[in-house]
Amino acid sequence: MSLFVNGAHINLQEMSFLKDILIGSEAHFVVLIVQSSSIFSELFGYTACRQLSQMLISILFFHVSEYILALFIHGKSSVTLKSLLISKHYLVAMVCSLIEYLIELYFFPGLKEYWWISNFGLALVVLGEIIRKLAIVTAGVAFTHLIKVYHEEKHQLVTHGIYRYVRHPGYNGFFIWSIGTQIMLCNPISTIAFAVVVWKFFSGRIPYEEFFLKQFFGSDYEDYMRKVPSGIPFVR
Ligand SMILES: C[S@@+](CC[C@H](N)C(=O)[O-])C[C@H]1O[C@@H](n2cnc3c(N)ncnc32)[C@H](O)[C@@H]1O
Repeated sequence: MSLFVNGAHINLQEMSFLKDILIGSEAHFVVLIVQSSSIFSELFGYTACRQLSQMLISILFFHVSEYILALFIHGKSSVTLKSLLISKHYLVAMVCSLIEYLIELYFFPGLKEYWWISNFGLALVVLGEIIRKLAIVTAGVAFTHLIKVYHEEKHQLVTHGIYRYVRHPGYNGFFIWSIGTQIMLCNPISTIAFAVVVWKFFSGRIPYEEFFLKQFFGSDYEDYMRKVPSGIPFVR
């Protein structure tokens, strides 16, 4: 273990030498700082710095772009900070995944070195992001963050573009994106937990949303349902 201090590399053996030439509490203080910064630089080496910054950029990009698109599509008066889509449950999930990452990084650092897994996760993050944003742009005003329970004149059934392949590309994109973030961090527990929790959430939300869509668009929506899959595994 070595550390770059004031232009010089210092390793742990040299640290005890440093302790000898310094006096009393001053020596302990300096060695403590050197040791903890050494542990820090060891912990947050290239792997962690790259994976954590990819995670931060993915999260920032996802939420800021959701907000900006909502502003463009629905106008300033109908957009609140809720359009950032940051809920209490979501924050708890993200903090838990970060805790898992740090614990594994400390105890099983080798687990984070599977770059082909991490890069596959990054590819899923990008793919999920593209699918979701295509859905938002294609559906336009029909894509509201809150499920509509009353039919409005301007609300037309969307079955073109990405909606030709899946009925819920917005949810499909988020599903892929969220699991992708955890694969990117090489977090085995959170990968499974995110898949289960997000799947459960959408498997309840889709029938609720479609109950109203069937009321709004009748047989047109039922035909559409028959022909096009939901986009969430095992949800018809
Ligand atoms: C958060 S958006 C999600 C849209 C869609 N479930 C998706 O994943 O792309 C929810 C709103 O989209 C509307 N919606 C969902 N599918 C639609 C479609 N095919 N055409 C028009 N509106 C739709 C619903 O009425 C609801 O108010």
